[in-house]
Amino acid sequence: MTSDEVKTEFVVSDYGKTNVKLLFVRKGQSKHLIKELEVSSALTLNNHRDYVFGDNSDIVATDTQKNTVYILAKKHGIKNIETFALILSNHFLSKYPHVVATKISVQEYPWKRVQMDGQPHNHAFQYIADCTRVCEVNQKRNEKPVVMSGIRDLRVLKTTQSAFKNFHQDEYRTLPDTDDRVFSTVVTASWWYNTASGFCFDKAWETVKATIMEKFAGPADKGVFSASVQHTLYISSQAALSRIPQMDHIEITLPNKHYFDVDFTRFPQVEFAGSENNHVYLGVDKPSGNIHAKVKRAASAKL
Ligand SMILES: O=c1[nH]c(=O)c2[nH]c(=O)[nH]c2[nH]1
Repeated sequence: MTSDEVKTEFVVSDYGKTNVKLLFVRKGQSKHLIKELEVSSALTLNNHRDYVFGDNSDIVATDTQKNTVYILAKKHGIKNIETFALILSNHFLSKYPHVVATKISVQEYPWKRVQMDGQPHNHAFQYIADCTRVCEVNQKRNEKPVVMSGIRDLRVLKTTQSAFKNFHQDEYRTLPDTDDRVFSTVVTASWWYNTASGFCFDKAWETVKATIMEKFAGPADKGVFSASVQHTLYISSQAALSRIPQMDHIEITLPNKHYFDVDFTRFPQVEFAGSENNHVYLGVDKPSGNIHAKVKRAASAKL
């Protein structure tokens, strides 16, 4: 043993292909269906001969993993990203006995069917990126798969019905109380299911998105009041848990994308009469606040 060959053990190891791009089109009926995905796979083997000794004999090559993504899409089609990730995970574990764990991550491109003269088009689509749908399936051999679904990059803003006041007062505080501010954020939400079957992943995803929008925006005419980003995050999480029994827990991150009032008192010689309803804000990219929580049902709620 040389001085470099200290005794080691692996904390984690996995390997795979990232961002395998694939466009799936289902024809056969006049209305074509499409899914464009980026799929990442990662496998953990039951030994480390590859890492330790340079023995490649157990490696299911990342190129093979990429081919598998295309082959299983062709064979099984893509109903939704979660179902496809489960198919991939199951395939790797059943085909390769020396694979002990899988991680499959999928991101879906936000293609929407074109509406032409109020009619849904048979085969034309538009990329409307209001947010991105993602999922991740983790599965250990002889265990049930753990499915996470998520929303990324859902950017929203409202011009009123947001306050932030009565927060901690001390000699470091300069921010005044406000009853009315711009509230803007970019939602990242991930939630984990307590089962992988017996319900519809699409419906659940749409429900979480609609819940987040509802708790942020409220009814079209009056909106809904936000006491803080924290409170809005919590009521969204709580409502999502109450609407989806298959949800085990949900993690939401809401950066507070600040829009500060421009201080026009600094322009005492400018005449602003008649412009009371014009509001000008300074958008500040960095730093932003960052509000984050992972919420689950209380143990007593499960009884
Ligand atoms: O909703 C908010 N939560 C905070 O914790 C915070 N901190 C801050 O400066 N502004 C805000 N707004």
